[in-house]
Amino acid sequence: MTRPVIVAANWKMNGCLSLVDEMTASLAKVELSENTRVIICPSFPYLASFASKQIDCNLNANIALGSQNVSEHEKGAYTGEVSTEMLNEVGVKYVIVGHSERRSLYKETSSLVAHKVAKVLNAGMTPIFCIGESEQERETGQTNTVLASQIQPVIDEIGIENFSKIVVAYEPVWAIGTGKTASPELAQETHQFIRQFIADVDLEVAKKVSILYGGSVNAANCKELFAQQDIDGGLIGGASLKVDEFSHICSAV
Ligand SMILES: O=C(CO)COP(=O)(O)O
Repeated sequence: MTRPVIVAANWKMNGCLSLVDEMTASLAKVELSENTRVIICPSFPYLASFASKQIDCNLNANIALGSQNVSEHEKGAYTGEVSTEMLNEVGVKYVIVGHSERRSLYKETSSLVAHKVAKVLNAGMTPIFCIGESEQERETGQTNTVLASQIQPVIDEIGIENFSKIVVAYEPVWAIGTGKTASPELAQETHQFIRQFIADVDLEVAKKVSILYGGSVNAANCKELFAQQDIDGGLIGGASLKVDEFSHICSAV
């Protein structure tokens, strides 16, 4: 089973209009291999600009727009929130759901995250569903239990038959923004656990689902990480804000 290589950029609360211009201009020149998919997730105010630049720069159809979050509600009196319908309208195809920063800083629970995953799927977009353990959880041997407790509510909410329609992003919290990347061997071992956990429910779904690694991915380490059997690309923070480095990652994998 050949799964695509997905390179997703999570700009977090960084970037500006000129970064949208520079990134789209640079991506327009990048030679992507046929099997590569690129997803750029800027902050809400830049989504529409990115979408119009996609057209102006005639970007490769394998470069898509993503959002970093979405409301679990349909519409109405939810000041400051953004709905799936609004994201759809501006051309968003992917939505990051349950990033560890949303879970820890904004107290998003695994059940809320599962609800959002379903909402995104029902709206015809692809959730990038994030999971990961803290440093303390890894050190005390709880990694697999934590990951299972994050994945199971999503299986329960959407049904295993829909699980291959989502993208999973494994991001160990201790590797995010710290420069402490998981070694390729450790990342592979954890990805293998995630795929096996899904395979125990449905082998075919497990073979199809894309599982990305995130946490201090950069131009120097991406190739070795993405070459691992169960690693299907990356969710990239800091390095995705550097136009040359990010473009290099997209063309190198
Ligand atoms: O959180 C991340 C992507 O969602 C990873 O961030 P860094 O690549 O900056 O470690």
